[in-house]
Amino acid sequence: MNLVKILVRKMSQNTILKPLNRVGVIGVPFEKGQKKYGVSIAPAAVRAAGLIDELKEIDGLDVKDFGDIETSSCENNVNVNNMNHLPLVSACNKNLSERVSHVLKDGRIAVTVGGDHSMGVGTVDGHYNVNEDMILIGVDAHADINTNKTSESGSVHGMPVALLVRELSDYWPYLPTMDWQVPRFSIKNLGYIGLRSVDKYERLAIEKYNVPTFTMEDVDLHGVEKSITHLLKVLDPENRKPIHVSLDIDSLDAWEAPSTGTPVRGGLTLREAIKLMEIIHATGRLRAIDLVEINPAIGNENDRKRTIEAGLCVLKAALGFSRKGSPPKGITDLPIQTISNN
Ligand SMILES: NC(=[NH2+])NCCC[C@H](N)C(=O)O
Ligand SMILES: [Mn+2]
Ligand SMILES: [Mn+2]
Repeated sequence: MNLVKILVRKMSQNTILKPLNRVGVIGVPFEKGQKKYGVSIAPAAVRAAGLIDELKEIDGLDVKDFGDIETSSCENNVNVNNMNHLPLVSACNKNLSERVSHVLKDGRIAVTVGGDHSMGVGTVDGHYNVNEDMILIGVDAHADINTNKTSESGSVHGMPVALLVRELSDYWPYLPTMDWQVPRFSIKNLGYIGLRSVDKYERLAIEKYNVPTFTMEDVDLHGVEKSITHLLKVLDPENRKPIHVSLDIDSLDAWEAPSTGTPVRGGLTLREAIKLMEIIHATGRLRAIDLVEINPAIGNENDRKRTIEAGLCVLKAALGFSRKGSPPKGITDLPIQTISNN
């Protein structure tokens, strides 16, 4: 690297990130990273529930909809190395990575609504390509850090983190169709909160690389506020790195968000998840957030509605919705009554 490049890099590392009040929304109607029908209809269902309008109601937020990612609907299951539908997963994520980079380069926070969690590969890849110093916070019941060798399901939604991190690249075989994706993100910039269903090898990976992790046991012990504050401090002691939150709806307790493919009891309450996101919002450094694994085809109408509402509440909290309410624009007093006698 020449001196000018080093200087430019140093300068960009020292710039203090300013809060962004612009967001770009991307939908990912994709479900081949897991086995149940329905996750692919979530972007449409979340939009129909008022996603864009509700975001626009957040004080001062400029919202632009970048539409849905093209996903191929080819039905034959090609299983490559214990990875179901790998070619489809790969193609979808390649498109998604480009779209996320595009939104970020437009000076917006990338808000991606999935879709199953295999799309974390595309969102993080696209974010990393723009902000190499990003940190990743997985808010999830699961660690999603299986390799094809350690996965018992063969579902890629349990593997995105392992595909992304460079420290695990030697544990993968050559993956046809995945040439576009180079695992460059360092596991040192990863942290988790909400975990309570971790597979054996996943635990091994977390311990081997000392990934800062607040399981539900830790959240119970310390509370959500201390947990996320500590996690942010460990990952970024100088408070200067762009934050990517990958929010799996199953981080919430199955009672709060029943319409999801791999629900786990004993999770975050909606209020804890809102608090968590308010704290992340307050950093001013959130640059990308994924909302994944809502499955409107699971459960009854009430379950479906509750799950989508919970997802919207949590997303809005991350993007600046205040439970204090926002004051009417340009008005400083209550409206005066004109007294009329009739
Ligand atoms: N994104 C998710 N909901 N992942 C669930 C993963 C479950 C399990 N650990 C697996 O690898 O298959
Ligand atoms: Mn999960
Ligand atoms: Mn997940």
